[in-house]
Amino acid sequence: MRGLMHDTDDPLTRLLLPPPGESEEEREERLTKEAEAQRVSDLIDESLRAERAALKKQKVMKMLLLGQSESGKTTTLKNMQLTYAPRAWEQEKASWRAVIQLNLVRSINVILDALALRLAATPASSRKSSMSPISPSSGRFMSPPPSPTLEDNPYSSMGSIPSERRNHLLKLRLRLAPLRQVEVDLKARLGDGTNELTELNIGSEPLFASPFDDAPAISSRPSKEVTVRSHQSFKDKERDRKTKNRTSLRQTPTGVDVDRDPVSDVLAGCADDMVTLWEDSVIQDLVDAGALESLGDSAKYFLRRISDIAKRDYTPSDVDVLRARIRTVGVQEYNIAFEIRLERDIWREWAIYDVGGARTQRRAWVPYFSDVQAIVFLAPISVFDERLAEDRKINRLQDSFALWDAITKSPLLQQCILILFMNKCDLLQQKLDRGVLVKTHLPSFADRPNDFTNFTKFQGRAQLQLAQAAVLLAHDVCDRESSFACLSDSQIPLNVRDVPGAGRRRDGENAAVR
Ligand SMILES: Nc1nc2c(ncn2[C@@H]2O[C@H](COP(=O)(O)OP(=O)(O)OP(=O)(O)O)[C@@H](O)[C@H]2O)c(=O)[nH]1
Ligand SMILES: [Mg+2]
Repeated sequence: MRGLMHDTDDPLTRLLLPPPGESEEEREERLTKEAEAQRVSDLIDESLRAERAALKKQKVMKMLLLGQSESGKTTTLKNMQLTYAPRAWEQEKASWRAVIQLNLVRSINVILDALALRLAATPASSRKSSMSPISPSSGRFMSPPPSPTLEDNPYSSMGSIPSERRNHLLKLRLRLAPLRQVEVDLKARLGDGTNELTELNIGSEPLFASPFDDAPAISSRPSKEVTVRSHQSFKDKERDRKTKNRTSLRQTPTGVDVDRDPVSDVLAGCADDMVTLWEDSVIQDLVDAGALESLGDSAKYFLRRISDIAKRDYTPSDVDVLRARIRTVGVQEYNIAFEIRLERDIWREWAIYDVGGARTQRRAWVPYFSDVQAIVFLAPISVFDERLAEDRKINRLQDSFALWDAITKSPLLQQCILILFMNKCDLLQQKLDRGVLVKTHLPSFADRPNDFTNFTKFQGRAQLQLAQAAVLLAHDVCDRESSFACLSDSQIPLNVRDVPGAGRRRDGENAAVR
């Protein structure tokens, strides 16, 4: 019977033993060969490691969000963060508080400016007041500016306001005067994006209809804005501010810790007056007459939430953050790591580039066009009767079409998956319900029925004539229910290749616009 195996009986050990009778020279040669084999093996390991890293890198989906200013790019990005990286979203939410406060304060100040005009439009006999007007920009008392002539004043046909009402409104205006300084402070805190571009404040910044345009001759100096890359977004600034203020945290009656913030104190002090102003029928008439038009699509939403936003311990809700508006300046990169389980382990990480969409910004997009796998182009469907804020001569739908055309024809972007995201359907529906006639602004719509389905098909088809792409419709990107359904139905963030018809289809129509 065999006893315990001797070491040298083991086939492996035997293999590794030097050959019997090996000379010193042979030993030397064998060791050199072994070292060489080890070197080659290490090289192979290294190249395998690099291959694995490259493979991992490929799993980062690079996506660009493109479209004109206020088309909803940042809102779409926020919606994706909320849906697919909820823990990161929760951590980031608080940094939107100041933006939401600014959105509200700015709306109130615009209303106060409109009110000043409305009061000036009232016949002189009822205009005896002991109060001096307040400068819109400084918030300090000043000598009365020249009243606009009746022809200049958009509210000149609105009739007079009884003197008791006038006095009440003037007192409200006076009590809300501190909000002028709050606006200035919040803007300074949050940076460039807080100033919406207008023809007046744009100065001689060059405007580019497409990122591939040559510099127009209107300005010889380089654009301030296109060279900006916003490394430190307002969110980083807010986080830094919070860290600095951590020592002065205090408890509110509801037990929530809030940092000592003079802005919140002023807002809490003005809350009741803001609600009274907003609910006044004179103000509602001004709003109906377009007083808030310059403020974009979320102003009314925040004015309806004054009581919550003006609380000292206000924490933004998901929808508040989705509705918050701050202009994107430059190009900002966001990395979203999926926190949800995916059916297939592909593209767990997304690098999403959110760009500033104004005509001053478009040249800054080009460096980001290389190496990108997908483009989501935001084409708001409600803008057929609107003009660009930065260039009032240009219709917004015309601008959006021209931009889409340039993007889809660019040789740089031929390999990208292209997704056309038609959003703001809620705003289109509201316009049609108000009786706005599409053909007045878009004669080519001709005598088609002036309804949602017909216009959506019309615009979708027109865009797809320029280039084929997957088309998605979003009722309202800010509405959690509808837009969530839209995004998850389409599965864009899960795997864009799964979207029926995604990519450059040149051979058929998409169901959404058939
Ligand atoms: N009602 C409605 N509002 C929307 C929708 N999508 C975006 N908005 C609002 O439109 C405004 C502009 O949206 P943003 O996402 O900031 O636009 P943007 O394309 O990032 O604009 P820039 O940063 O200037 O290029 C915000 O107030 C949004 O809340 C939508 O589908 N419906
Ligand atoms: Mg943006």
